[in-house]
Amino acid sequence: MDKIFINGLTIQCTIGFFPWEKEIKQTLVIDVVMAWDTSLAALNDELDKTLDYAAISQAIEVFANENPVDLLETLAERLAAYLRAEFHIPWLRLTLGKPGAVHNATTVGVEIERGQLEQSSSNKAN
Ligand SMILES: Nc1nc2c(c(=O)[nH]1)N=C([C@H](O)[C@@H](O)CO)CN2
Repeated sequence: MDKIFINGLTIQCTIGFFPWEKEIKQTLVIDVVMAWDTSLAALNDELDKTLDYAAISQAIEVFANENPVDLLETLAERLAAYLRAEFHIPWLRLTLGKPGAVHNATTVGVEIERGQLEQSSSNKAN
């Protein structure tokens, strides 16, 4: 299956377990890989036949700001479910990095995969 991706989407939002974290915004760096048949859009050069990475980037930032939670795990799970439902994404891999969380680590975070990856047509049984 083809993939559409967003790498290094950097947003500010309220996230964290500790009380002081609920009073501030922190940086999250988000990567998303989404399964999609890109040939549908390529056939007639049509944006509305593909996943619009600009629209999805904006949707991620809005969702994260409207849904403050304690854990990266919770945001990842809810964001994955929202993106899959809203944009009809069959499978995605979502990585949330919180670079400010551990002072002597470059970044920390979670990565999840949700949905089913279809076999490519060349691998499908006839
Ligand atoms: N696996 C996780 N560990 C921790 C998280 C988290 O979301 N997932 N969060 C925190 C704190 O909010 C931290 O980011 C601030 O020091 C700690 N561990």
